[in-house]
Amino acid sequence: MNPLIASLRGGLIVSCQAYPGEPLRHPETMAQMAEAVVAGGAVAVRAQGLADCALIKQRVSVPVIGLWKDGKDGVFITPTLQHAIAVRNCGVDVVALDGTRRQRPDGLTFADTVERLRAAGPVVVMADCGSLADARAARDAGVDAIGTTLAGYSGDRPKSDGPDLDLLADIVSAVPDVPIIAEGRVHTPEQARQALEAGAHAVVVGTAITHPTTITGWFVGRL
Ligand SMILES: CC(=O)N[C@H](C=O)[C@@H](O)[C@H](O)[C@H](O)COP(=O)(O)O
Repeated sequence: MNPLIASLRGGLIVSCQAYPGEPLRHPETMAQMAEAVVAGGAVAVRAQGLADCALIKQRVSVPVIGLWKDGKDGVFITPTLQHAIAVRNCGVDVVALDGTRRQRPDGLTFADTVERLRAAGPVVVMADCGSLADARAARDAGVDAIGTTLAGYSGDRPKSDGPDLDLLADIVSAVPDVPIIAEGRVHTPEQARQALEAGAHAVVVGTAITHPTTITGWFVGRL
């Protein structure tokens, strides 16, 4: 196992992202958010966009998992080889990219993307998957970690209210040689613990910690 990925075992990774048009969408704001979650015990930070990745990397001592979202339909998380190289060049520790088997905008397969990314220089790769078949293909492509990030978003799985723990358990048993990171709709500490108990190597939480607009809506919706 890659040593940096190994160091995240049993820990909480916090995703610090604000979406286009939102008030918090500013690299300085996300850097402050990242510092705040590290103070709370996050073992790594997941960040979106080249400016956010570069600034957060300067401001926190824990590993940074970087990605670049481009578009909102189909393959949009670090969708092409060029996006992946740009994220890597920000100096992040891990490059996260769409790890589904869907058609990519640059026409490369996921395996070709990983191979060419590695040919461009040393890199630790996290594949954001949406199904067991994605995870198997990502393992075959030689990734360092697999996330359940796209479960419920890529069309292969229903969008569960909480994390897709069934998919997580299936991937953990079918792909035992790659660390599996639980990500997506982990909204409570109990769910994070359940994900680790289901065999996740680490857990990513985004919205429930760093997206106050959504969290506020949860409260307002219950009044
Ligand atoms: C599907 C997609 O675009 N996921 C993105 C991936 O980086 C982020 O929008 C999520 O916030 C992240 O995966 C963490 O998940 P949650 O916010 O549910 O804890």
